[in-house]
Amino acid sequence: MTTLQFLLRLITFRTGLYVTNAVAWTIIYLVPIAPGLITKEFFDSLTGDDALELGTWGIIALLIGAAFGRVMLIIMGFMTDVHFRYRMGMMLRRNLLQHVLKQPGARAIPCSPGEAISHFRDDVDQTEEAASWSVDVFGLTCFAAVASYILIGIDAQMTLLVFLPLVVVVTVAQLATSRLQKYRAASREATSRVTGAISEMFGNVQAIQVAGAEERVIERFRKFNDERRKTMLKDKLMGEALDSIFTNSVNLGIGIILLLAGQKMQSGAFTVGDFSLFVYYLTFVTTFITNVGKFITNFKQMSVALKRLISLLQGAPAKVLTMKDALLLRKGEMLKPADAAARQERLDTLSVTGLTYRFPDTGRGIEDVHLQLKGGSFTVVTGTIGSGKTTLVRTLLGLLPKDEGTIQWNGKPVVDPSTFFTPPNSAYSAQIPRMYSDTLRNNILLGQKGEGDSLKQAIHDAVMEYDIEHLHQGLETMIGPRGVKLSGGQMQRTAAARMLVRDAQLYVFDDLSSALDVETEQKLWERLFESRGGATCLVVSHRKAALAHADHIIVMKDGRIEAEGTAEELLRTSATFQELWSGDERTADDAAAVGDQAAVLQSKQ
Ligand SMILES: Nc1ncnc2c1ncn2[C@@H]1O[C@H](COP(=O)(O)OP(=O)(O)OP(=O)(O)O)[C@@H](O)[C@H]1O
Repeated sequence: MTTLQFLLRLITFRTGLYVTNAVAWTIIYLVPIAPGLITKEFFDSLTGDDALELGTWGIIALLIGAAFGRVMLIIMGFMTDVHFRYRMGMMLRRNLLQHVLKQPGARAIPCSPGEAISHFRDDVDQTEEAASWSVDVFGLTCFAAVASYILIGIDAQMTLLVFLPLVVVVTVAQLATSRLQKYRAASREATSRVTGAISEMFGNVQAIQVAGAEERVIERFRKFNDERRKTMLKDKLMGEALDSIFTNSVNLGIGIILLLAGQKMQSGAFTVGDFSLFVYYLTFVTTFITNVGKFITNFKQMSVALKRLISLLQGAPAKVLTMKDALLLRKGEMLKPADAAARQERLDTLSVTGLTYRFPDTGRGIEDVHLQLKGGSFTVVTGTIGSGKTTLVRTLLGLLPKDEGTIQWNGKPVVDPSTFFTPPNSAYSAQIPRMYSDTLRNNILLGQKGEGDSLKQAIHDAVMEYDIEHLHQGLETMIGPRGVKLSGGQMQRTAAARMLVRDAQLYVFDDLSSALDVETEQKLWERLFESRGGATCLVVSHRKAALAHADHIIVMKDGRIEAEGTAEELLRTSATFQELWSGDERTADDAAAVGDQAAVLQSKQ
């Protein structure tokens, strides 16, 4: 999409509003035509050349009336401009946000959150700016057309000199285009890097302190700031230099007119009123010329903003930015029609065939995974570090976009896993839980209504009751970035409670228990087994407490399923499983649990 096409699509987003805004500002810019003529009349009346004979007070009253009318129109003009500008900005931000939310979780944005904020803020602002200036240029062009018609009627040669600077401005702006774009792109990029570095530093305070990396981090931040200073200076200097060329070329024109007018007035070909009219219109012609220059500058800068906004789309067509759709955030609204039908069905079998996902940068991931989960079963995915366990569950749930493979819910293909695998179909707790700056209650509920007994039950199942008793404000304790920091285990159990408070047919746990002690983990699985009813569980874990409960175990190696079966079968047949099992056995903490797990295993036989 070219910048001009982008601008036209923005204008037609609310054509009515744009036209209203353009009409309002065109009238505002045309109004000064009247006081110019009135002023000419006033001066001509002093020399006896006036045509209308309104008298001094009549002329003053007309001037005041015209000024008052213009003030009222400007107030209205600002109202239409604000409406147009902010609606357009809102549409762009909404479409970007919608696109980001539709992307699979792990692919949401291609840059750091700080850089994304800079795209959402600065690039959208820049776009608003250019579209808004187009209205001014249209209004001022109308003024220039009417004014030049009147002025040519008085003196064609002088009129030419008034408009000559316009040619200079347009030529200079065109010549400076590529340089201006280059400087603007560099300054925006540098600003993004600074914003990104700030968000990284705030997000990793502890890691920086622990690694004693304060000085290096500050040095890196200083380097980014230095680069930003240099690029911003170039960008600003270029902008200001162009502005000064625009303004001074106009001043030059004024000087020439003054010299010429003096001679013509002496010869009597030019009245004092004509002179006042030229001088009066010159102020507005100056504004016209400067604003045409500003619009050209803004338009060029908008093309940089457009490129950066498109980068957030990660390959999606640019027209996504200017779509007129409503923002569909509720899960029901986002579901594909085919998925909506399957969503009502109780889970009998979940089949995965040939599921493949390779990370574009490393080529690693999962390859040709086949698996089947029976409704009500408890399946554990295990394997060595980096074998693809997390990638498998994330691809299954649509958090990563599968390269190949099909997923079937009761034999029906799931069209869009990312919207399908949400409550009430499925609930998921990630390996690294995210906490928000809010109360513990709100972190668990995340907006879920009608908490009632389900919250109590979820807290109990997640073995959280003891922790809540010891938090000074219980469930109302503020946690997350601005509240009490929870331990790794508490965070994992909060994430488990968040998942369990949602009614779902399939619960997916990604390494939920890695930060739990054996006793707590044991309790968690036992409670889950007591209360989960017919729910199906898919659990990533290498801990015996989970493996011992499993109906079915999948052993991953190098992105593929290496073996599967029950713990007992795998202990006999899979060397990888034996290693994982004995590796867990070797940990001192687990020593006590081994007996329990063996007992569980025996009781299952
Ligand atoms: N964001 C990523 N970009 C590129 N490669 C990745 C990314 N995440 C994981 N990988 C690679 O994909 C492979 C599978 O990783 P994955 O996280 O699924 O393994 P895992 O079995 O869950 O590991 P762990 O037990 O450490 O959680 C690994 O080789 C890893 O290096």
